[in-house]
Amino acid sequence: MLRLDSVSRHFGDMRVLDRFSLTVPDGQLLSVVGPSGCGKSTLLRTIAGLLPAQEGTITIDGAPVTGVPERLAVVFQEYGRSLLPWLTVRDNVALPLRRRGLGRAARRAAAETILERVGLHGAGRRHPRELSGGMQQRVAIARALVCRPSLLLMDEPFGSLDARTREDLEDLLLQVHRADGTTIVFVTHDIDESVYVGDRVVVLSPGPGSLVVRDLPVDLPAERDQLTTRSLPAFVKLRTEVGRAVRGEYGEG
Ligand SMILES: Nc1ncnc2c1ncn2[C@@H]1O[C@H](COP(=O)(O)OP(=O)(O)OP(=O)(O)O)[C@@H](O)[C@H]1O
Repeated sequence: MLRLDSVSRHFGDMRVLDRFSLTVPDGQLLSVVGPSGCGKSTLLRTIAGLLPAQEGTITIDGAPVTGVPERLAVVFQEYGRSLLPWLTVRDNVALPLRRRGLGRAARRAAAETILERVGLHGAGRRHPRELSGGMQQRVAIARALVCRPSLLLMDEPFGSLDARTREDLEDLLLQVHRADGTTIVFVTHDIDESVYVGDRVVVLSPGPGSLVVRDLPVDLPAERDQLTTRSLPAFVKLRTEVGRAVRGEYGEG
């Protein structure tokens, strides 16, 4: 379980997170939405141990986060900048395994297995620049998964992809989540996407010092489909509720 207790993070005089609390049970895919600048990226970077919390505590399975946790992976929006251009796709994916002391052959075999899983069979010897944006983001997802993280943080991961590629990657994410049961915190600007991939959606208020203003369980069938799920009345109701909350209308319904 991921737990944030009264976490504060400020930059100079601006308190971006101000006694912020949140609990994410194991295996949940939590979508986080909120107005631009409310502190979503700061929240993720603080959970990831990249920005230390100045007050409060963050624990993963009861253990306080003091640096970058061992079984945590992060996927950012800017796949182009997160992959190393001089390494092959396979070596990019295998990179996190170096720290685990695995031999080269074992690292490459693990990378090939995970590449196949994300639909990139045969792309291992290519370089990132030879791939489309969607394929590069698949590489970044493969690299995040290669260490079998128990917690995956995703910051607008599909924000710069075209609509069709985005849908494919949303479905890939759902598939991985169903198969591995990884706990995922998924930040997005896209209200429909937050509902489509989420088990739960939290909406943050405008910053600084943003709070959770809505916390909505996503009561949709686990098996999701881009066309069917998005046309369900329950989906339409939820996206309306989330949309209202993002606009500052916090009342019920
Ligand atoms: N390293 C930093 N130094 C100073 N201010 C920062 C830093 N990182 C973020 N901020 C400020 O903190 C506030 C929240 O930024 P953050 O990127 O967390 O918001 P966000 O909700 O992710 O925004 P967006 O939706 O536009 O990506 C912003 O006002 C931003 O300018």
